[in-house]
Amino acid sequence: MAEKDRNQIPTADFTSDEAYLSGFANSFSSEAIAGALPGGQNSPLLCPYGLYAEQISGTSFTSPRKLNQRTWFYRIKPSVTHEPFKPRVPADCKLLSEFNQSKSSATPTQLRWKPVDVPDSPTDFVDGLFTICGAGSSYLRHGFAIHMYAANKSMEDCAFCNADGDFLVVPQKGRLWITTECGRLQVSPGEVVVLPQGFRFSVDLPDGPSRGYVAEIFGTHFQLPDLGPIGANGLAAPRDFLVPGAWFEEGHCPEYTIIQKFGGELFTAKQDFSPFNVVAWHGNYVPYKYDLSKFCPYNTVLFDHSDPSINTVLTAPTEKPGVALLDFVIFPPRWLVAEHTFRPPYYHRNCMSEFMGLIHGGYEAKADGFLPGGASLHICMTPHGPDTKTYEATIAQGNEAGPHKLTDTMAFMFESCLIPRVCPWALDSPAIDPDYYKCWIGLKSHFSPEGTKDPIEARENGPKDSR
Ligand SMILES: O=C(O)Cc1cc(O)ccc1O
Ligand SMILES: [Fe+2]
Repeated sequence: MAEKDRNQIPTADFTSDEAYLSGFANSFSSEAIAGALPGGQNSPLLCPYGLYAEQISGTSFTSPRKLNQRTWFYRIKPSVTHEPFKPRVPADCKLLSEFNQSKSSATPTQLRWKPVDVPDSPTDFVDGLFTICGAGSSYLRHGFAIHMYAANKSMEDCAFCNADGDFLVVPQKGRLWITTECGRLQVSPGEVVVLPQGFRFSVDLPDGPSRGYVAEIFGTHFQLPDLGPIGANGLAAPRDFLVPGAWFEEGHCPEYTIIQKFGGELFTAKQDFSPFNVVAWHGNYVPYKYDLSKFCPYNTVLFDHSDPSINTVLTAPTEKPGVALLDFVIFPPRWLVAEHTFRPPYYHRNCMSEFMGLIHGGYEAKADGFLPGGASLHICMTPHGPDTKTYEATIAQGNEAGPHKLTDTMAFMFESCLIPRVCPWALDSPAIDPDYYKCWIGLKSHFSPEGTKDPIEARENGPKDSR
């Protein structure tokens, strides 16, 4: 096809719904121009329409077939066509991918942050990212980082490429319109998006001020959790995961910049064309989004409080069965029906570490102080649970609480078997809540060994001091 004709191929308008393919870990294929995918082989001597073939590998070539992830792109120019990478040192870089003693600290204290302000100065998604905590190392291909972002403008003539790991982005405020090499995704708060290691992407912010959370995992990828006795259906259904259909742009962009994150540091390389020049692709290594309202929650229907793992959306495994490098768990709207049960989360200490965020509404364990856009960190074996107000209100309601629907809520947790270290700017942040511990200080003793065994009577007649 002549160059002139190719330029006339209509491209999708970002303001209309993008075309998606549906499924999780499928072998997908997509063509923006019919016939652009070579038939019968990946790497023909000459590709249709004069395209270049290029593979992106998300697992080692020799990974077992059930884990192997790769995609073939058929693109106008190959990714390699760029000038050398140069270090990009922004004035105040707050990104980490190595969590050792030099730049992060250990603390067992319960931590909570108020929502951060979106900056006034022009800040795009990349410049708006800052690491909160993490463990391990991107170089050693084992670990994770938790970042947050606060930004107000679209990325212009630049694309980000994360060589360190996969991003799971949880927008809390403002939509993200994301162009990737596979096509375009429109992601709203209430949806999440996975941008796998190595994919180039660019983020537009159609709503301006935007904020959210990012979990980054090193050395593995997200999968759907096994369902065990739940059976063949439930939780996140594979067909609700949406992958972008092929979309490309063509033309001369004299000053296009690729920003590469590598070992937590940023590098830039110039090229004279958009990296979103993939006319067709096929494979199983892809970006995807998921609408959390599609999640089908399971829970107790008679008594006691289920462990939060019951609401796992995605899990990034370690080699130990059942031990996650990072679980993404949600606390969606749902019915509470348990009888003679303390319904909010139990008091607990966990060998895993728990980072939580709130997308909208309130969270059942915290009457005050945990706000949409805020965050908390309860690290390995640090005690936590409902605040005093939540405890007292639950007990005051007594045994007779009938079925009750939790509405206007969407909290989530990133839970890891690794113990995160916390970044200095997160500990020194004006958003940190220095009084967080006080939310539990008011919990009183109601213990009276001489009194009655009946729990309700004991509470009513026992001591009400703060022993
Ligand atoms: O700590 C938290 O709020 C998260 C959590 C919720 C729950 O319902 C049970 C255990 C748990 O860690
Ligand atoms: Fe917890």
